[in-house]
Parts: sequence; C-alpha cells; structure tokens
Amino acid sequence: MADLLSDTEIAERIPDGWEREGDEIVRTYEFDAYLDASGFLAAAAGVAEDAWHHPEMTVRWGEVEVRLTTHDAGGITDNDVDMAERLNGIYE
Ligand SMILES: C[C@H](O)[C@H](O)[C@H]1CNC2=NC(N)=NC(=O)C2=N1
Repeated sequence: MADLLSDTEIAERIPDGWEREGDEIVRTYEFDAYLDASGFLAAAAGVAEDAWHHPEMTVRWGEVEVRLTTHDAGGITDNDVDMAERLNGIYE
C-alpha cells in the first residue's frame, strides 16, 4: 500500500493545475460544452480503472471537478499524484 506523503512532499509533487484541500488534491477541468466534459469523464474513468485508483468526479455545465485521495491510506499518496498527472495528460 502507498505511504502517505508529507506536507512538503505534497507541495513539491502536486501536478500543474491541482490544489490541496485537506486529505485530497482537487482540479476542475473546463470545457466548451457539456458533452466535452462528459467525454473527459468517461476517458478519465478508463484511466482510473486501468490504474485501479478511482477519483471522485462531478460533471457540471462545461466542467469536471476531480477529487483524489487514497482511501486505503487515509490521505494523499503517490497514487493520487500519479493519477492527477495521467488526467492532466488526457486533458488537451
Ligand atoms: C481494495 C481497495 O479499495 C482497492 O484496491 C482500491 C480501489 N480504488 C481506490 N481508489 C482510491 N481513490 N483510493 C483507494 O484506496 C482505492 N483502493
């Protein structure tokens, strides 16, 4: 199981566009249309299933809010940082 990251490690490793909120890292991806947002959600779900690390995702008009934490560890681990980087990679 992944180890919890320290506050310093989180600050150093948090990917572009993401912010820390307590035991989660959060990013809201913006889109021109609802179907673009929902398409991103579907692609992100595939990446999450592939990595077996599942974010909380909320689709709204033109945006998808993604929240990551490692439930098994009770906080933020490299699994969250890695997933955030992967999601940044599929966001054109
Ligand atoms: C048994 C355990 O729930 C699984 O190994 C995976 C599933 N997906 C997961 N997703 C997230 N975000 N955190 C987890 O700890 C986690 N654990």
